Amino acid sequence: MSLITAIGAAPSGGIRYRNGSPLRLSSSRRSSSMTVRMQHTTRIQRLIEEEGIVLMPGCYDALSAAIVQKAGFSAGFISGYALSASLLGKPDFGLLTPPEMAAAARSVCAAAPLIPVIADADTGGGNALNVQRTIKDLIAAGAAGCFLEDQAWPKKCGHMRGKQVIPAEEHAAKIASARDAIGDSDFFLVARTDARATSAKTGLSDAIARVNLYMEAGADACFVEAPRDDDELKEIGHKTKGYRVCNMIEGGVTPLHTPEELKAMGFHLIVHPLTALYASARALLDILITLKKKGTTRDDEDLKKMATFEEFNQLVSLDSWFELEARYSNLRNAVAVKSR
Ligand SMILES: C[C@@](O)(CC(=O)O)C(=O)O
Ligand SMILES: [Mg+2]
Repeated sequence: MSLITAIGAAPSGGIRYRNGSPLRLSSSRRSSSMTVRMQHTTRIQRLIEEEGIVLMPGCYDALSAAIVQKAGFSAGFISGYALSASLLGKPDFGLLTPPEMAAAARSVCAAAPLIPVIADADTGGGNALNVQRTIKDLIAAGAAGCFLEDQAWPKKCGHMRGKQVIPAEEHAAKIASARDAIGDSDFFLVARTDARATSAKTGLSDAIARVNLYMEAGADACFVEAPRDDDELKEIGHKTKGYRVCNMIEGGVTPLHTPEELKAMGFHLIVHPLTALYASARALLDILITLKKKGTTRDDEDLKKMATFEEFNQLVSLDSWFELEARYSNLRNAVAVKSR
């Protein structure tokens, strides 16, 4: 199939071709006589090249993003599942909208400015045209990339039952449209398929064929959602093109693995989308049930379950705000003395 604007992505961030011909770049980015040049690598590509495999925990608001950065991770992911839970108190059932994700991306990226953050664009908010607005909003919010999946709307979490996918060609066109919207921006496009779940017999081979088509359409990485076992993980690692994403959901259908194990199977980016959400839900449940029962948290065993006043203030860099406050109040005093 010759896609309208098919761009073959090279795993090492190398040369891209459009319609099988060398990609022409705008004059400002083209060197003297060249019509082909190295594509500028994105922050995410550079991380993958440096680290071999990148582990990205999910976050869902500014605080959880700041904690991901503080914990030393080199990248983060804004999970649609987790944002739907934290913002709406609802399941990952197609209820979250792209503007809500873009708004979250803005505060998440501001709260974790030292690391690139990939956002979950779900199905992109509609057709190939809606995808362009969604992508541009995420770029404006500071996101370093997104996942774009081929589920039919309303979508569901990839590890839930009852999913449906749109025709592969339709999603390939959405990927090509996303690539056009990205233009020269530093933005990493992950094409996801949920086709594995559509048939026990042919689901995996269909999913592999789909992501390879999406790679031709211009994605930087592929993501076959919800493989069932290690044989399937290995098959994906062998048969798909480009960078590969693997999703580790506690309690999901895919066995959990370490980065080293997944790297050996051919993966480059691992997302742990729900670890922070599930851990905080558990912690909140435990301590609030205790508070309800006892009416107080003054016992040591309960205090140990919480961050201390000091620890929390450090987490939100309280000292730097005191410093700023002092600086401007000194300045105000100096101006007042001068103008007397
Ligand atoms: C990764 C995910 O899309 C969950 C999923 O569908 O597996 C998310 O929203 O975190
Ligand atoms: Mg999602």
